[in-house]
Amino acid sequence: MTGPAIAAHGLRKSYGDKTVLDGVDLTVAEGTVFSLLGPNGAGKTTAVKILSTLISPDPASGRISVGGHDLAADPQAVRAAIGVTGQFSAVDGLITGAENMLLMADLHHLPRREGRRVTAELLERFDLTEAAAKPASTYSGGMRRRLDIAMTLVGSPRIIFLDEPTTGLDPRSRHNMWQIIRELVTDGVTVFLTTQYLDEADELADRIAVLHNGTIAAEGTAAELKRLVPGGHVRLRFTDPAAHRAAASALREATRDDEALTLQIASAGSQRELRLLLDRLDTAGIEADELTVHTPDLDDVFFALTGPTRPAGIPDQPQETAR
Ligand SMILES: Nc1ncnc2c1ncn2[C@@H]1O[C@H](COP(=O)(O)OP(=O)(O)OP(=O)(O)O)[C@@H](O)[C@H]1O
Repeated sequence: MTGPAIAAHGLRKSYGDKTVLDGVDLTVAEGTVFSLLGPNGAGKTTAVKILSTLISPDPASGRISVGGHDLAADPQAVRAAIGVTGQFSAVDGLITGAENMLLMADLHHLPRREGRRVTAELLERFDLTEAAAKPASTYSGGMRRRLDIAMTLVGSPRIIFLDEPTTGLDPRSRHNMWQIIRELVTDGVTVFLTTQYLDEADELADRIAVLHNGTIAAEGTAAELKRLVPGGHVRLRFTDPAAHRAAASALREATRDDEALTLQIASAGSQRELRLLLDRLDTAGIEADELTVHTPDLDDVFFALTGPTRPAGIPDQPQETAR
């Protein structure tokens, strides 16, 4: 395949008069993790369903290609190149994990012996060998998700759509899933990941697109997105209003909040900057009750971009007020 694994231009989808996707452009390079990030109801699942041929985009959409195949002209070829797991899980709870896998092997027309080999290998890889003979309904949430991904891999897809793969999982299972996703990418698979979790996108994604109001509000690497919001700051909190007032006059550049009795000073949080700040407070004979250092993270980006009062373009207000 030459070109990107996924390229969508002007993706549109409406239900009645509700516009869910309003001209979304997506480009995902082969062998990378692309994360579509958005709050509940933003349209992430809708995008996955369109790109995986489960539903049709609106006719006004531009060209969409997945795995080098035109989605409209050759949906069969797209289906052969992809795997989808997520909210619409393919796991059948009434049969065992191994039976679910063998069913998948049959669907992919693998010869019996090959099907059994691939099944055993994948069950082993996803730490499901012990549970293989038990009905899938007895599996924990994490085991079920692992089985779901293992089933998807039976067909050796080059592109995998993971729709909120860790929603509802406990922290250990989430980290297991992250490890599985990293291994997939090491094997050259392209992963299209939707998530509501900023740390997940930060941890895994090569590129992140933030979906908001039907369009991509921002796209880039985690580092690029973090640069969109104002830098970090140090926050000083006081319990004594007089100390707060004195500190405010000693630190004239600080933004003060007289109700919360806090001062906020722009700072990258380096040791040198902190020492200078503490020296200035010492010289003025002021002691803060609490000092916290805040560096921008994806949360800040997310809230700044998807907050109700976002101005057009890149937000220019401090992240605290953007929430
Ligand atoms: N078949 C449908 N008919 C009408 N509205 C729909 C349909 N499918 C989705 N929607 C609406 O489209 C919007 C986007 O839904 P979608 O499931 O894509 O969001 P999401 O970002 O995946 O959110 P979540 O994290 O809650 O799954 C929602 O407001 C949803 O109610």
